Amino acid sequence: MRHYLMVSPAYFAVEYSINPWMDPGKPTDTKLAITQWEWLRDLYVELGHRVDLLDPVPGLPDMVYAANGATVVNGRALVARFRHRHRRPESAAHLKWFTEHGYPDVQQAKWDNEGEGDFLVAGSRILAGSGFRTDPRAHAEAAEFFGVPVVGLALTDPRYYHLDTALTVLDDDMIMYFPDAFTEGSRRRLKELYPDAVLASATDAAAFGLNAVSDGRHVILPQAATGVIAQLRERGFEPIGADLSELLKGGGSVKCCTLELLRGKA
Ligand SMILES: NC(=[NH2+])NCCC[C@H](N)C(=O)O
Repeated sequence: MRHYLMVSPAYFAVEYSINPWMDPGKPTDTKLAITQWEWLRDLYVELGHRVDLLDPVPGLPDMVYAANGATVVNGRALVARFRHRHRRPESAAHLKWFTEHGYPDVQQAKWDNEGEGDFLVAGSRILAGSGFRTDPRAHAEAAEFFGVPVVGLALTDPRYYHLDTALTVLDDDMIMYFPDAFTEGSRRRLKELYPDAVLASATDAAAFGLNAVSDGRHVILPQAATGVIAQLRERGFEPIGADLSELLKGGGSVKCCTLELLRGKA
């Protein structure tokens, strides 16, 4: 069973632009966003996982991307510090939630880090992105707070501004990623650590195919990412296609909406 935290898109809209996918001139449909998000929430429950909810806050339209609010490893919660002022107030809501829900070790981060947007737990290590949102100094802060080795990975393409838009952890030892989103040094590192990784095409990456959630068996990802869906099936995973078209307008999909609190055997 996995344990996730989600935030309803009740106040979702694209009111500013802090990534290349966001166009405030394009209309959004909050009702449809809610329907699509409820489908994802219900799917997790059907798969046997637990979903907790954090109340959305009016005036914080990006709060639906719950993954960015914190990173949780072994019950310790490091609350994000957002790069852009528009999202900074989300931290207070996460800090309050973790404190009220009995997490004994909750810390507000000192350096900019956007939670599980850039910190992805992979077995006994954390893969950590930088380049657009998370300050590389936050990597050392996380290593110290969690007592877990952190592997820094540098992102280069503004469309893939968070690690979770370019890389998915499939299980403790397996990942999938889009190599072109990384610097050459980081690509080399990934190849060394994961020689058998699933590699995504530019088309799948642009469909947000790497913004996926895996419970070790099922992989929930945008249905348009047909290339990786086929590869995952060949590897014995069970891909489940999602339609979160409204949330794509804010530059996020499945993983962005899902903050993982506890990893257990699926
Ligand atoms: N985990 C993610 N990649 N979340 C997506 C965040 C989207 C949000 N509009 C932002 O730019 O911050």
